[in-house]
Amino acid sequence: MTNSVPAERAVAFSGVVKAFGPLRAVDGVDLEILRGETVALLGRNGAGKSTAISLLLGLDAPDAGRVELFGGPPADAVRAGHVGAMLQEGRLVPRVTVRELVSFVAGRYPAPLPVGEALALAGIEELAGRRVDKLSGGQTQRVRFALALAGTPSLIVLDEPTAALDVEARQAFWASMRAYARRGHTVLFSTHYLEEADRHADRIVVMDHGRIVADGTGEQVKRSAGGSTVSLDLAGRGTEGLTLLPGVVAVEVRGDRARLRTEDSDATVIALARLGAIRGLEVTAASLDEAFLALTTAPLTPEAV
Ligand SMILES: Nc1ncnc2c1ncn2[C@@H]1O[C@H](COP(=O)(O)OP(=O)(O)OP(=O)(O)O)[C@@H](O)[C@H]1O
Repeated sequence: MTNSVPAERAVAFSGVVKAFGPLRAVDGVDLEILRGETVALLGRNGAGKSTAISLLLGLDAPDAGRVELFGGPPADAVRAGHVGAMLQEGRLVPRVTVRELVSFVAGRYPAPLPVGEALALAGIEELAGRRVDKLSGGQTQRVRFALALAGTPSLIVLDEPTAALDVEARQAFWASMRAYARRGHTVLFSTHYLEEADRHADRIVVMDHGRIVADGTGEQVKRSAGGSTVSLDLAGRGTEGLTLLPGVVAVEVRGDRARLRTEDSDATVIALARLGAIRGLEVTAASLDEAFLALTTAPLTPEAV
């Protein structure tokens, strides 16, 4: 067995459905993640993130569609040591030390990280001699991160990795995760925190009601939610024609100032410039929070109910 992984695609979901009774927790997901990407899976409680991660790891089988890791069934990639995971639950075995546990797990992989390196990457060298059942929640979380790294996986999957961490541990965790990603490894993590997704991922995939509702960089996600606002002084001009400008989806007038909500601020500004109407021009991008809310709180359409 080798640890070489030829496929460019680390993860491929095509038409994946997983239902629990009448509820479609994952509802027709198509998703590709290339090797070396760091991707955040973002969504509210119950959006389907953990279910998608279970399918990805082969812990659960889809009712329809196909999931592949490195061009083959998830179970093959997991067995070959290409995948490391840190899931939300799972107790650590008691009565052993952190070093013993990490050594044991590393020893089961064909090409493990040296144990000292796994401990250092997870920031837990000082905990090496401690018993794993005597650790705090945040310390336990970091041990689980070391275990996920132990086999030098090409793909690491982290389900809400910072949930139990304080601010300092959270920063240390992201620094470790990025160091691992910089080695060319693929990272997929789920989170509720927009800030984390925007700061630590190359790409954000937003899930809602089991579906992917946006996929792109933080900037692209903001744009896909009806992106930015262009404000300008009307300087006595009328507002007629503003709604027809390229990209504009809504116009609001307050006193002598117009606010144009636009999906393409560049095109809107160029058109305004052609009209000579760029007094007091200001362009503001929607915050990722605003984009996220716009994408995930939209009422269900009648056919989706
Ligand atoms: N084993 C199960 N049996 C029945 N329903 C389930 C099961 N697992 C998940 N669900 C339901 O599927 C939907 C998606 O759940 P999932 O845990 O994937 O969401 P999530 O995005 O990970 O949420 P959270 O952020 O709260 O962890 C939810 O409505 C949940 O109640």
